[in-house]
Amino acid sequence: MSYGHYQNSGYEEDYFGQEYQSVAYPNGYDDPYYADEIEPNSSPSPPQRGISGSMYEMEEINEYEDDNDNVPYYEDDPIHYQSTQEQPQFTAPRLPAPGVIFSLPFLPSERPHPICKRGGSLPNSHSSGMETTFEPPEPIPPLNRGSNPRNSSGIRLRPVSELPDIYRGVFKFGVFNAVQSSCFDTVVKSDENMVISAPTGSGKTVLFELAIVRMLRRAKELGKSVKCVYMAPTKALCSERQRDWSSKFDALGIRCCELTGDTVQFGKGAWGDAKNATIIITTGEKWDSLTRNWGDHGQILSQIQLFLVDEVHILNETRGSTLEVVISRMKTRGSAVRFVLVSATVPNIQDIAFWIGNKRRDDAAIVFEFGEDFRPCKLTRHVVGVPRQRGDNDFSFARKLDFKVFAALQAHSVGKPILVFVSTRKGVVQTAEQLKNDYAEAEKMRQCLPWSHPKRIEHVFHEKKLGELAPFGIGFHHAGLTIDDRRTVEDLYLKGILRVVVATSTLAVGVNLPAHTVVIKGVQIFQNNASVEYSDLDVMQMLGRAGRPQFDKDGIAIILCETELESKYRELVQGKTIVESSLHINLSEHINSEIGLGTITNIRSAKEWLRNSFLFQRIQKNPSHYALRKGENQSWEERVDDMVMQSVEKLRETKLIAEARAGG
Ligand SMILES: Nc1ncnc2c1ncn2[C@@H]1O[C@H](COP(=O)(O)OP(=O)(O)OP(=O)(O)O)[C@@H](O)[C@H]1O
Repeated sequence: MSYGHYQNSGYEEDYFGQEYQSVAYPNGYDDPYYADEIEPNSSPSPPQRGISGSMYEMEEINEYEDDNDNVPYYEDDPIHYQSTQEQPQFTAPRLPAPGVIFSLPFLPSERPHPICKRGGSLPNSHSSGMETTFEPPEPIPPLNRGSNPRNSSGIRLRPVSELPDIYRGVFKFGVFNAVQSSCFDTVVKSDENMVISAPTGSGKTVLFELAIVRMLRRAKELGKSVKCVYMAPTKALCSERQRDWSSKFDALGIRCCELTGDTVQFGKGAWGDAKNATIIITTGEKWDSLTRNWGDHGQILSQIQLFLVDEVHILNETRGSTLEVVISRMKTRGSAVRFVLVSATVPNIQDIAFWIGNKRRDDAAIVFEFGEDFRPCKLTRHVVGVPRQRGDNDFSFARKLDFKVFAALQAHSVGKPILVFVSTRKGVVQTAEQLKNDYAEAEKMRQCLPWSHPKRIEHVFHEKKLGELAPFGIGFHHAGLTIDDRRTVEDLYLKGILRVVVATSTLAVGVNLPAHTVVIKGVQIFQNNASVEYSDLDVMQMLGRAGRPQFDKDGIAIILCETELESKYRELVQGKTIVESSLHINLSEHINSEIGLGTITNIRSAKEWLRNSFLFQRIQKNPSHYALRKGENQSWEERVDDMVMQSVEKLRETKLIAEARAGG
């Protein structure tokens, strides 16, 4: 969940260095950030998209690969198509034979709204008309009679002692916070599907832990063997969860296993580990590849009772389609799986709830939305638009932005630790040097300075430029520096000697350096030989470094970008970016893969599969986003049926599938 919050165990006292202990690396290795850099991803295949004669398996992004080299990997996975006479049926010889034809009940197009609890505090102003409420399920005792404490919004805070003794050790505090207390009864006392959106740092991981506690209790009562899957978008988050939950749940005899591209070689050992574990920690891409052989692992998969999805808002991104199909697969093929999904603040969390649904009630999942008031560290956000002229290429525009950083810090920063994110190593050094020049100039002109000179710095750097910048309180950090230099920069920053570190975005996930002010200098990165924008997740990860709950009540986030992108980033930082589906981008490939898996066995089940997708939820609300039109008398169901037929036709034409007659 968190992007590697600073580990309390390794860090004591004030940021500016009364007492200081060494950096605890979030991945649990001695120094994974660097280890990952030198270990190339084993997959030799280049990324490929579109239908080109084979089906590809997308590998999860390795966020520790060198700067901007986050390339998804694919693996050949040919697939065929056969069918029956009455009802053409799809089969896939290379993948597990379908065996069972699944037929989901048709979902009515009009379903009731998800249930929202009513409650004390601030529903988001943009919450699309739905009131977010946190209704305490039990009568509230008066405040001053020794009852549970309440927070300032009047939410009754639930003590950990409400849980059975054996589970209390999982929680290292005495009282659940407002977010957790609001969800407490639903998560611990029911098996409802839940979708929760709350700001960064509001304690969402604990909700997953409470859901696990619920599952363990029920399993104990029923004497059943159960499993839970936790899914996060990055390997770093998985490693962090593995480390944290292993230490918390080991005492209960509950084993965790981490299944990601870092821990599993395809086809080797993954299921052996999963068999012996109760909590499986994985990424969407890895779970997608592992569950394509569903039939071979049916026994283990049937034990999954709980499916936890972190950062579900990444549905928005290109790789979100994998997340979408994996969740749909678990809904369709899993038996009685409970879903608990958490998200950053997004305006249309209800659409996700409709999609997840609640089989028990044929209804939507329960929604909890928590607004900015629930953010432990208030965040002031600034988006600064800079005009990009026609003649500006990426390089010249990046230089243009360099000249704006110091002024932005003069205007907004408050003398507390600053991180500046830049997309390339070269850019990192240039920005740092420009900051030094601007600082020196401002000093000469007796202007206000956003930070003061550090005291003497006695460290010697391998990289000469670091030595030149350090007296100005400026450092930089990227994968091209020696390990010694990187460690020194981290140490000096944590001690408050370096006031500003300019770094590549890998620092946002790799090494846990908290800041008060975070600047994202430019939103374009170079990836797969093209200039693209950071993913929303990348931006949120970088901004997630702003505000240090241990030391501060607030933080500052500044994004410098092209003027025409200003409103987009304003919406993003305010949690107003609507989550759309990305399934349409590679719909045919996903249909192909579900045919191989046996989830889709004929045209009818293909149509049902798509009508049960998040894409179907969004197409109806925002057809222009998907460049879709429908006929006046056509229903949306009929329109998406057309999409299915087009995809199937495409697969047929490219001979990726073939029709088979019954028994053939
Ligand atoms: N009830 C609580 N009392 C005290 N500390 C808590 C409580 N709940 C969570 N925390 C601490 O707050 C910090 C943030 O929690 P957590 O990482 O779960 O937040 P989050 O909402 O997942 O953040 P992110 O959006 O960054 O993933 C952690 O250090 C966690 O240990």
